[in-house]
Amino acid sequence: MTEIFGYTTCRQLSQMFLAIIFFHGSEYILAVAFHGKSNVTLKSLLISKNYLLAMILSLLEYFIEISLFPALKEYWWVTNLGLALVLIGELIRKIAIITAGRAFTHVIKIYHEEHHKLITHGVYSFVRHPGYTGFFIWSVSTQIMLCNPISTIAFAVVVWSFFADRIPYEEFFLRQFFGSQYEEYAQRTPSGIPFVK
Ligand SMILES: C[S@@+](CC[C@H](N)C(=O)[O-])C[C@H]1O[C@@H](n2cnc3c(N)ncnc32)[C@H](O)[C@@H]1O
Repeated sequence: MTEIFGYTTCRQLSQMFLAIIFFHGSEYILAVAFHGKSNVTLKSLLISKNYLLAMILSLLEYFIEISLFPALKEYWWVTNLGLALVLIGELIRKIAIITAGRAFTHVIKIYHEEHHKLITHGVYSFVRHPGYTGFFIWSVSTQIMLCNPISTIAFAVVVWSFFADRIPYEEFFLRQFFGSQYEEYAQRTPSGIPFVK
């Protein structure tokens, strides 16, 4: 019981909550900055029911493990590695949002708008979906930071399959909007999600 209220829990959980608050708060602020407050809904906080459920289950895993196997949470190099990756994932995602500007919408566009230009510079010249790369790294790393082995694997599988479905759907419309320009871009640039073409 003492472990639950000890230094390890305080540090790991406060890092986790700060990471979550910063991630969602900055998503919302950037959406307002690029699209204007009247065009942004609370959806831009990116908090879905499934996401909440995943986070609650990961906390459940954390509390069960710290009660039954407290030594599992004492691998500080794992926590520190997770924290470093959380910061890297956050940075990649935010650089992507700032680079794409108005082209970066939380809801996938299915109609072409005049102002929507294809972005291929900056971080988009390295991977086609840097925003998703950043989120993938960020979300899995929150679980590495908590030394949660089950949720680390579960988050990797669930987030990977979410993007493996979403990327072809998003690119179907990008190909319609930008035709051969997108085709050439896709030929020379990897998706940014492992094993997704
Ligand atoms: C949530 S954003 C994600 C953007 C991108 N998939 C990423 O991970 O950085 C989705 C919107 O970005 C737009 N989009 C994606 N790639 C783009 C690109 N290279 N240039 C312009 N718009 C893009 C899509 O049309 C979609 O409406």
